[in-house]
Amino acid sequence: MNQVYIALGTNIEPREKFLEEGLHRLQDHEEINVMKTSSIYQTAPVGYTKQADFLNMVIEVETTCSPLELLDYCQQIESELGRKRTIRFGPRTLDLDILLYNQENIEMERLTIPHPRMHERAFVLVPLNEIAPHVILPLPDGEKDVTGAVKKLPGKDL
Ligand SMILES: Nc1nc2nc(S)n(CCO)c2c(=O)[nH]1
Repeated sequence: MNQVYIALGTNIEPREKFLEEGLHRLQDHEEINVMKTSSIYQTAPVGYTKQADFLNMVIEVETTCSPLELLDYCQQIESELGRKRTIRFGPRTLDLDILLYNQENIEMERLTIPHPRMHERAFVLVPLNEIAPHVILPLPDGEKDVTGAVKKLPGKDL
């Protein structure tokens, strides 16, 4: 069994519905069990800033999927929920980013784990720390600290 952390992000309405649907589709996979879910955070866009605020969260799953099988399924969910890759870093219905896969370092053409930008993204680190404060990230050499305003979205968790 593999322990995997996945970041979810959306900034196209209905944002909470896209998060919920992405979670449900992951849980519906017979080889994926959603074990923990963070709170939902409203976050200012980082990188391409001329777009709506995001809702972000991080989940822990247990899975027998390989990294690439999991990536394929995440991309299938993104596509089914209408992900259009028009503007790179632009608005999206739902992003599913694999952050960590056990404690493995994975370097493939389609997949790098730990996620190469996670250490500079407060919208990832804050929800990840909420559900997995024990996780230690290998910082790339010479990297600086995190960026981005993050505030917890009040109300129900998913
Ligand atoms: N706050 C915030 N900014 C972002 N910029 C990009 S690109 N993304 C998409 C990351 O996969 C986000 C995001 O999810 N949240």
